[in-house]
Amino acid sequence: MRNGDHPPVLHTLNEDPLIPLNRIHILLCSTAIATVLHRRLFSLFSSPTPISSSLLLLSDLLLAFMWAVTQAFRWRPVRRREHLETLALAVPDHRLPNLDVFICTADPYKEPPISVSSAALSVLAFDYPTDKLSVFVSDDGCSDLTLFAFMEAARFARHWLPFCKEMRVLERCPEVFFQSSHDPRSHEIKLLYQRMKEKIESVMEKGQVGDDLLISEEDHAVFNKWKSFTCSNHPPVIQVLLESSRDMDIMGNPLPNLVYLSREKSSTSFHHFKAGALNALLRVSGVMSNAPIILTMDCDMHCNDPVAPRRAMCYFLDPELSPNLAYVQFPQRFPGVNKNDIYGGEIMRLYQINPRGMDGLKGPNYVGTGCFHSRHSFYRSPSSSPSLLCDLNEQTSDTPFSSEAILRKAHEVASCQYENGTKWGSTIGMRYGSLSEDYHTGYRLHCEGWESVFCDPERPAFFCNIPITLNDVLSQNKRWCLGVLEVFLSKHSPITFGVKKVSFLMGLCYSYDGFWTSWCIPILVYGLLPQLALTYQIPLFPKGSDPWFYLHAYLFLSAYCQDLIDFLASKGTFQRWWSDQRMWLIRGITSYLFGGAQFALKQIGIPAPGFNVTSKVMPDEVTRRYEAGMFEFGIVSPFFVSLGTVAMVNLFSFIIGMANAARKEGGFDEMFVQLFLSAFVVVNSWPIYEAMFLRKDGGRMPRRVTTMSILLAGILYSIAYFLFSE
Ligand SMILES: O=c1ccn([C@@H]2O[C@H](COP(=O)(O)OP(=O)(O)O[C@H]3O[C@H](CO)[C@@H](O)[C@H](O)[C@H]3O)[C@@H](O)[C@H]2O)c(=O)[nH]1
Ligand SMILES: [Mn+2]
Repeated sequence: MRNGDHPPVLHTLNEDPLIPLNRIHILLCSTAIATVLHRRLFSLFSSPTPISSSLLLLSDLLLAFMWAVTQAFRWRPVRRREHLETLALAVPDHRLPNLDVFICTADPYKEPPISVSSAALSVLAFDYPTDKLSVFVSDDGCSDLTLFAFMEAARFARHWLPFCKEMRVLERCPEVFFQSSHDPRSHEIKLLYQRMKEKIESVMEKGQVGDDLLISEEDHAVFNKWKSFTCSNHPPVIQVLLESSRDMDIMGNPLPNLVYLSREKSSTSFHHFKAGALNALLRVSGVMSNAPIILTMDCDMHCNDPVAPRRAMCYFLDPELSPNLAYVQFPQRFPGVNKNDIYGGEIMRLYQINPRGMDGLKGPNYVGTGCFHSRHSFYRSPSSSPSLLCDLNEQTSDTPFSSEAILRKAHEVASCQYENGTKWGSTIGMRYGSLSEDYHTGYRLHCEGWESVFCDPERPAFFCNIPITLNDVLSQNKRWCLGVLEVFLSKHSPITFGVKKVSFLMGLCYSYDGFWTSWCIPILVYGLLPQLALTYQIPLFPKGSDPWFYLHAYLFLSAYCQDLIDFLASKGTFQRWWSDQRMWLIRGITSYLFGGAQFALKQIGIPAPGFNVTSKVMPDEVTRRYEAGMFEFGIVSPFFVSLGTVAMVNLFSFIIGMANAARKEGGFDEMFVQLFLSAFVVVNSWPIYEAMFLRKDGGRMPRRVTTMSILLAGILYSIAYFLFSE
């Protein structure tokens, strides 16, 4: 770095122009909310239907709480820009810090090795000095098929890296590049790629690596060992596939390091899922390359911009920011969502809108992938850390990775027993104790005084896959919901501990994510209670002509409009916003409800399922339906029964309510809010009715689910009869 009074400006920050408006809105809205709550509370005592009034009060309190914590995200949203030209002038390539990349995979059948190795190739081909780059792959499935795919990828890298450099390729994930490139100059390398792909796919089909495919004695020895392994019981496996000091590409330039790791597993010790895998990677890489900067990636994503690491360095190399900087988070982007993003797969709020809000405070939460970390942050608090900047030029040892001493040490730290009696998972490394290890770890780092940065360049840096069936989406969301609740209800809860330890507003932000499950109560209550009451002609809200009505209308409209504005400001479309709000309702009565229930069961000793890896492969038929924008049901799932029941209740109530209102003078006015609510749910439930009664394809709602939903709806009407018949 240049010495002088003015350090080079590597990045800049702008506050969101909407901030003043947001703050005025906070003032107006909180007054309206307080008034509604006050009225609800005082009418409770004179209410003819005390049970429903209490349920509505509880829902409104929860809605008010969630609304209040959300304002923390709106307090100071910012946008940052990196200045790569300045970086290039200020820091020559040979002074860039070393970089370790971690890629996790867990199951060759759910995560096809060809796409996992393609993801790895996209980072091996980073525009970054190759001798400073090491890629470590963790295979929790301990699959010889995955290892084989990586051996092939290592061979292909010798051609791919110089090709990308020479042709200045921007899309460096070969799988994606060859789908779109028709440049005749890429013909030859495309053939090489296809040959590799066929080899890997044939191995997958056979389910084993045939002897004829192995070239050297050494390879034979490696795969022979495998015969006695199972994925839950095996010793550590570490294979150095590329070594920078030894392996050259076809042009004679050094290649990056590439290491395969499958940490030891034993049925007698708990492995902590992805968090455990990342901690093993932290230690093994610590023994080998020990780079000061680490990029964590899932195997279902790839890099779309080769200069992404340089962007992250704009922050890590800023002397003012760097002492407290734990990580630089890039957003996850999902090019595979269908036109209207029917399952809200972009999760705009989680991945784009909210991180910008946190970035103006102490920094975004960690989302598990596409994130550059400082290695120090996993071991110490910022006050006890040596400056990263002094560390960057310190060369790590030159001992080759494959030397006996290094490999021995690496095997030792990848064993099951290694963490026993240490602070791994509590104050060192990825934090254990939550299925959402990313949320938990980022939060705890913030508690220790670390900060983070949100880096969201024009060209998306990382592209990720998304689940494309409704059941997969909801299961994934249920896992997240359970994971964050484990943190929210722990002794380190953001609402009690975080608000003091990090900052008041940051504590609120983390509480919003941590308490997702609470949405299930207002969504269930507002999705059922007014509708059931409507059938029995019991009014629960002010009449349409009552001035109080306007207060409710204002709150509803302003919440929805503000959400829409946030969405459009992040380059979303109206239709995608509609899908997003519908998914929020759907999650409320499925993922959040079941996640919360599972947490409760866990407290009384009934174990919850672990980290169920999302499948990244789907039958063609399912993919086709997804692309056509059709909801995928097809299986008997408790989620669908819950959805079906609410959809049925709303349909019946709307029809009966309309008939009643038409018969009675002033009927519409009296029941306006309840009629509107059921109409709103009916419109949102359209894909469910379609799947129940109109569709014939494999993705339609199974008969059994429809029958159960109608039965349950009947039971609810009977309960409501007693509730409302005084
Ligand atoms: O025992 C396990 C389970 C999973 N994984 C890996 O973890 C990653 C994420 O798994 P996935 O099934 O794709 O889950 P998602 O719900 O899509 O992941 C999101 O949510 C996780 C937390 O629940 C975060 O860790 C991820 O970064 C985030 O993308 C994948 O690379 C897996 O291979 C392991 O390494 N070991
Ligand atoms: Mn994933």
